[in-house]
Amino acid sequence: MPPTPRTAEPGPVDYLIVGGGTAGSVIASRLTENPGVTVTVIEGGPTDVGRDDVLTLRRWLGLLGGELDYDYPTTEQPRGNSHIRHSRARVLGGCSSHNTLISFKPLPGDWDEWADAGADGWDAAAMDPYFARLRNHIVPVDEKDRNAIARDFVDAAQAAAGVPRVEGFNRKPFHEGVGFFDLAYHPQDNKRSSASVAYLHPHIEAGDRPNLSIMLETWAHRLEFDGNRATGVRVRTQEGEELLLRATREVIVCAGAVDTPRLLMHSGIGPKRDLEALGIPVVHDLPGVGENLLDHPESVIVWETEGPIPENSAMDSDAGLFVRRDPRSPGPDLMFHFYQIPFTDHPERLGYERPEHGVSMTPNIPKPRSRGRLFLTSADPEVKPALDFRYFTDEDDYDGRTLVDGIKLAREIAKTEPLAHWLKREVCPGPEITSDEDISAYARKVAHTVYHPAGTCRMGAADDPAAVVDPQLRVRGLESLRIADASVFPTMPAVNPMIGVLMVGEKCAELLGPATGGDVR
Ligand SMILES: Cc1cc2nc3c(=O)[nH]c(=O)nc-3n(C[C@H](O)[C@H](O)[C@H](O)COP(=O)(O)OP(=O)(O)OC[C@H]3O[C@@H](n4cnc5c(N)ncnc54)[C@H](O)[C@@H]3O)c2cc1C
Repeated sequence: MPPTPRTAEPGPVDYLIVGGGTAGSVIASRLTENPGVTVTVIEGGPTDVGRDDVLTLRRWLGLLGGELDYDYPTTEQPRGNSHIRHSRARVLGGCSSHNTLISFKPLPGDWDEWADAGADGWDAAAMDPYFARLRNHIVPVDEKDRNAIARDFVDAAQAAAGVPRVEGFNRKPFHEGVGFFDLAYHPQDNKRSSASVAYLHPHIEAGDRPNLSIMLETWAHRLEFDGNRATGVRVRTQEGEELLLRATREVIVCAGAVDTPRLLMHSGIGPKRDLEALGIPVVHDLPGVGENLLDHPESVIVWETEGPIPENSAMDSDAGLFVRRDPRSPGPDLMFHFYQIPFTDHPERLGYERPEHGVSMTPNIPKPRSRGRLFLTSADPEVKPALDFRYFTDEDDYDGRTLVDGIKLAREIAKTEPLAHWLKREVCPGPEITSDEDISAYARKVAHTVYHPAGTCRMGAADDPAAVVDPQLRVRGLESLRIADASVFPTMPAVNPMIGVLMVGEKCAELLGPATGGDVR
């Protein structure tokens, strides 16, 4: 259907925010604390207000692959699993509206690594205060949600891995430990404390932000420039209307690690040669756009349990383990989630069966060394970009070896009481897979993602030609255009990244000017 032309475009606002997701919700909320500042959020998905399927944390798995998921495939992964689908939420709150809300303040070494990569002002000491500002309700998994088998996993892992038990992972930095996670949720009704719930709902409900408008089901497909200056965003509404929205101050792109570089490239910002090859007019040659694609890859080991396990849980993966194999590492170098469900989606393709009752451990690589690349295959903005993570391609096979170590340690934990008596048999990879070579082949074939893509518009020093944004989050070589989301991560934090993204949002709002009162620059 051809788009319906509009006679009157909406008037300009101070700030346009593309993406009402994890970082976008924070920035929209903070900027509009100043009643003199006008903001429009352009969000591709619908609202999460009143949607129990979204707001109930434990229903997260049911959202993946459905109508609220952009669902990105990967390219062929010769050393990994080519069947991974990358879920990215299409709903207000972004991925914080369908994720598991495990909440880790990035470790000091994670931030310091960013500063070393040229992100001046993003070291641990400078970043720490932003954690205290977060509005999300972050609490340890509630006692009533602590499943008996997860408690026994914690005890067994403590004994088998020789690591301390941690109660409150955010209380102080750690190198290793096992325990129940901190989650951004409300235990009394299992309701999410996502970015939208914490930062936008109070104002949507109170109607106290006339200066904030949120356009839902509206897709930004091109940034508009006047010379080098970003002046607006071309969008398509749910009704198929094509609109040009204008910003008098800045455009802030918060569309996430997949859709931010995608939007930039469709707007002519990216590697010149690639854009020209697709016939996209080049606005600004920026070779780093889409490079440095990071993720936390994981594998899985599954056991059948002696029978059904108790029902109670916050979201079926409430506890985890961090190990530091290399004492020189500034933080953990192997991590596990413990799942109270048999997680056999990928193993089933290899012929393994899903047991009726079972549990899983998913060892992952906190500091993966393989780096991938995101690129366009068409000038048509509707066509999904290609995600080539180049999983397990690092020179020394550090990533592959980490998963082998993880599977072996998982087996030791499974042999240890009080967990051992729950487990009837190892379903996959199965006891006959024992050599490092065979474990590695299995671990990589069934590899999955912890769903943490990042780094595709990485931050770096202002004079770093491979960086996309400078330490003020400004797109290099352009004016009035910033990026704030997981794409700016120069390197991957050792822990789950959502809190890091929220802190990027808080810092971006501060960079734009005093959040309350006074003039915004
Ligand atoms: C299943 C799953 C589980 C996870 N679990 C955890 C966890 O437990 N703990 C943790 O720390 N991390 C977790 N993560 C990762 C974490 O959720 C993400 O890293 C983080 O939320 C990303 O935030 P963002 O702001 O970069 O992007 P998003 O939150 O994805 O926000 C992007 C927003 O932009 C919108 N958008 C995109 N393109 C356009 C466009 N062109 N026009 C208009 N709107 C657009 C999207 O609809 C979306 O709302 C998980 C992720 C997934 C998918």
